[in-house]
Amino acid sequence: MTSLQLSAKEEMLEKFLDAAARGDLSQVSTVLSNVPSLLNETGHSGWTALMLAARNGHHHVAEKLLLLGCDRFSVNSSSQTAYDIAKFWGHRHIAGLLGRAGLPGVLPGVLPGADLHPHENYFSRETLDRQSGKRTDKVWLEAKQSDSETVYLLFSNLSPMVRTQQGGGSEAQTDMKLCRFRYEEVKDLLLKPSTVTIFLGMEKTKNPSSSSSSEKTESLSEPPVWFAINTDEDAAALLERCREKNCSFPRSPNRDLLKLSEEEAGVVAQARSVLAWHSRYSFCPTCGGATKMEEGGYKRSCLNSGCRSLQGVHNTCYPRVDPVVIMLVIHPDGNQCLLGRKKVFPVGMFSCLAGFVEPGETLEEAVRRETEEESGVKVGPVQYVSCQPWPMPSNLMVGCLAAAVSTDIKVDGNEIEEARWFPRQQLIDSLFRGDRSVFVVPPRQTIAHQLVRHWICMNSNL
Ligand SMILES: NC(=O)c1ccc[n+]([C@@H]2O[C@H](COP(=O)([O-])OP(=O)(O)OC[C@H]3O[C@@H](n4cnc5c(N)ncnc54)[C@H](O)[C@@H]3O)[C@@H](O)[C@H]2O)c1
Ligand SMILES: [Mg+2]
Ligand SMILES: [Mg+2]
Ligand SMILES: [Mg+2]
Ligand SMILES: [Zn+2]
Repeated sequence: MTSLQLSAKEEMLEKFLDAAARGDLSQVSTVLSNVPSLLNETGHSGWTALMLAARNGHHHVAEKLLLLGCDRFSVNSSSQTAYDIAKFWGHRHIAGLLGRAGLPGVLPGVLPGADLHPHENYFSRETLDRQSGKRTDKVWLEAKQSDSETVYLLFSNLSPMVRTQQGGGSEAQTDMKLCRFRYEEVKDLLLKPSTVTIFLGMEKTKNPSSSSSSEKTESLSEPPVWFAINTDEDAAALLERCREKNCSFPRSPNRDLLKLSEEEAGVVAQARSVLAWHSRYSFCPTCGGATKMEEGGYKRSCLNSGCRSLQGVHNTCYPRVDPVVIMLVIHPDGNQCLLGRKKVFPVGMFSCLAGFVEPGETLEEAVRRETEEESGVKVGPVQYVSCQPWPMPSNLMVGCLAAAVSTDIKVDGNEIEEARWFPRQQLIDSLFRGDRSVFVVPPRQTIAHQLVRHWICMNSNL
């Protein structure tokens, strides 16, 4: 290319970028139809046309550029995407456009997992109204157990019965749904002493009942309630009870339960944790005596009348939850974060560091202690982001951002085999461009993934 041709192209590029910055859609379209290669080019400023349209709030130009397949993930010299820029300048309609889960024919959105609400994590959706006040109402609970509208979920070895379906789309995308049973189909199981039955709650009403209905019809039309039962019956025989095909009890909850919808995952988080508690606390932790289940499955009381656990309130009588801090540690330069690898992780996977909160410790202290134990990095300020129930068996993952005050890495070599600082751009490539060449982060259903995504989408450089 001669210098004359080069400068002609450069001139064309500046004209094109100027049109995008001014919101001149017709000029943008004309230039691109003549020289399509300009679509993702950057000018003197290091900004693409999409970034300039995002900066100046030109929605129609941004939309056109996206439809033509421009790269929405490229970054300027401050590592800002067009999405960051639109968000910073308050052009929410453009940020929404750039964050959307995909326009026809273009790349997936900058925010994968857009089916989750902001700050909501997988396993955290409250699909049912827990109706905890009803747990002590034995008469009501018994009546609901035999109600023909009641929904039962069946668990074997703490795994729910599910139906798997091959998704309609490309590749083997599986769609997993909980198998739902009626009273008549499980009433024999309910009578067995080894069966554990938990009251999960009542379906939430979509439309609050209309004022015209009388009190009587309102109580008759109460939404269905749900129970979960765990049984030690033979799993193959249990599967035969189901009217549907392709049913199973998934063997690997850590992996398989992530295929449920957000709604069903929320119910499973509740059911599995409570059932797991019963399976581990069959005897009284205070005296070792036999216990009985009460309050719809939310309490176990010792049958030994002399037991100390019957005097006052004892946490051993109620389902346990173990808090775990999980943190994305940010480098003092603000542009890198610390991820580590456990030996058991699949090849190439790196994730946030995490650890159990110890007795007498604040969340902030747990973040500092676990980070230093596992990576040698010292942490200063800690900020809470969001949390996630993790029913394997009953953790509450408390997600935080943590600011590092030192940078040297020295892994413990026991729990964590490798830890590294990853530049923001590498995370963008891995998460949003599907580049698996350097490393992969855990799937979107994990809070580790959501913390990384949260940090990427923050205007960390503005
Ligand atoms: N959802 C996610 O994104 C995500 C990510 C990472 C970890 N997790 C979960 O968090 C849990 C804790 O993380 P970690 O393994 O890094 O913790 P960790 O760093 O504290 O180390 C785990 C070890 O701590 C000990 N320990 C202390 N208290 C414990 C308790 N209450 N229960 C069990 N073990 C206890 C055990 O020896 C265990 O092997 C994991 O088991 C995992 O299930 C979830
Ligand atoms: Mg850990
Ligand atoms: Mg640890
Ligand atoms: Mg620990
Ligand atoms: Zn006891």
